[in-house]
Amino acid sequence: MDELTDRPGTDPEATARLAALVRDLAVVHGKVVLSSGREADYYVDARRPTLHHEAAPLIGALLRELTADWEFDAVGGLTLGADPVALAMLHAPGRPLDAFVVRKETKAHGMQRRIEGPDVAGRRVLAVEDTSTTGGSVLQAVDVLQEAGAIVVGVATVIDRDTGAGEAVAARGLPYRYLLGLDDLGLRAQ
Ligand SMILES: O=P(O)(O)OC[C@H]1O[C@H](OP(=O)(O)OP(=O)(O)O)[C@H](O)[C@@H]1O
Ligand SMILES: O=C(O)c1cc(=O)[nH]c(=O)[nH]1
Repeated sequence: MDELTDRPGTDPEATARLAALVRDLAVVHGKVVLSSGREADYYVDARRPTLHHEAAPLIGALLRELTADWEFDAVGGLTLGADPVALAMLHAPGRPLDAFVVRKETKAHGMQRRIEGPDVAGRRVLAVEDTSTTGGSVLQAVDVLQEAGAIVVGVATVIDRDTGAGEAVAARGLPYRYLLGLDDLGLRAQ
């Protein structure tokens, strides 16, 4: 993604601090089954940093920087991983941003919504994720958002495992950016 000339820079010190926190808090070595059913030799327990008192504000501020040239006024993704990421962006300093939650299934009672929060129809929105492996989860959110009439301007994820998510998002015609990759986390070639 660094080859993209229109990608705004993120603060290097804040990025390095976030990478250190993610390495300490979230990287677990050992055989694990992932959301997609794939097996892997490590897991990034992304909810640890996205719900952490120091890491979460860094994530919010850095994702705002990373997407500063994209025009949107609401942010969210597929629950549960995307939720604290969207809220971190909402609470970070800067222009007003709403957040929304895409449910995995439509709620059966009450307002019977699939997307919770402010209406997204006709709005430009950013789809976010905590960790992307195949990109399947965030693309599920993109499908739901587009069906609801939202204009998805791009996908941003905190941690990219370099296992196809960027390609899958690009195949849907959307730009994809991430804050931390395998090199940042010392996970390359594992
Ligand atoms: O790119 P993908 O292959 O879709 O994998 C990444 C997804 O997997 C994890 O969620 P999980 O499915 O474990 O559910 P949760 O958010 O409800 O914990 C993670 O939070 C991402 O949403
Ligand atoms: O693919 C996944 O399910 C996944 C991988 C990972 O490293 N972290 C995570 O939260 N989910």
